[in-house]
Amino acid sequence: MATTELIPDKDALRRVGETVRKRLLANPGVYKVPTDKAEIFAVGDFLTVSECQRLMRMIDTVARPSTLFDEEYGSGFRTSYSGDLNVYDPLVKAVGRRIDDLLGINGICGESIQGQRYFPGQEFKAHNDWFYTTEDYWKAERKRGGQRSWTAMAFLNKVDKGGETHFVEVGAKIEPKPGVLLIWNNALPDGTPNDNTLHAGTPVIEGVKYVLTKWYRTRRWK
Ligand SMILES: O=C(O)CCC(=O)C(=O)O
Ligand SMILES: [Fe+2]
Repeated sequence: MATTELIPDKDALRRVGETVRKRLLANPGVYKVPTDKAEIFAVGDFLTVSECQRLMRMIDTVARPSTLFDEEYGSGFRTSYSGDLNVYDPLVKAVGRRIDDLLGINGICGESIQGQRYFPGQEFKAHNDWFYTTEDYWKAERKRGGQRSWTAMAFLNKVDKGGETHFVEVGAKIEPKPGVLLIWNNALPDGTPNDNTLHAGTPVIEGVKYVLTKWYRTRRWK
């Protein structure tokens, strides 16, 4: 059997990888992190300061301990608080559409935008956003959109100390800056999930950190 058939959603990951890569590279407002290990991009001022402030207040109202609320797989290493933002809120809708449009991905593949807040000492230990298809949870995820393709994550505020997003294999540490959107391909160009996308939200040392994340699936989510 060809390897292609052993990696779920491989062809779809390859296709969406290519579409999004082309679109981002053609956009002069998009910066590419210089590494061959993973496709990581950043956009400055994706959100305005006032949008960031409104989104942070929303996160305060929905945030619950991540491990209890999310059934985070392999829990115990995500000590932040998180929650889905209200999908009917006009700002949340607009931000979601802006991300869809920047990437050129059909919005039906996007999961609900999730907000996350870290107080001092809280962190999200190194993990991959893509699913381990040999684990039990994959049976459900396969049916509700399949493998995760791209991740878009926005920083909403400046953190006094700590709280960087650390791509541990790439060796890139990105410091939170309000309104900056990070985007990365969870797969390699050939559609294989990329081990080098391993990343952590490092512990906040001083201050509070707010981010929002939108994960995309290869197929319609849910
Ligand atoms: O907070 C961070 O810097 C990382 C968040 C993250 O990895 C995620 O939301 O998937
Ligand atoms: Fe992540």
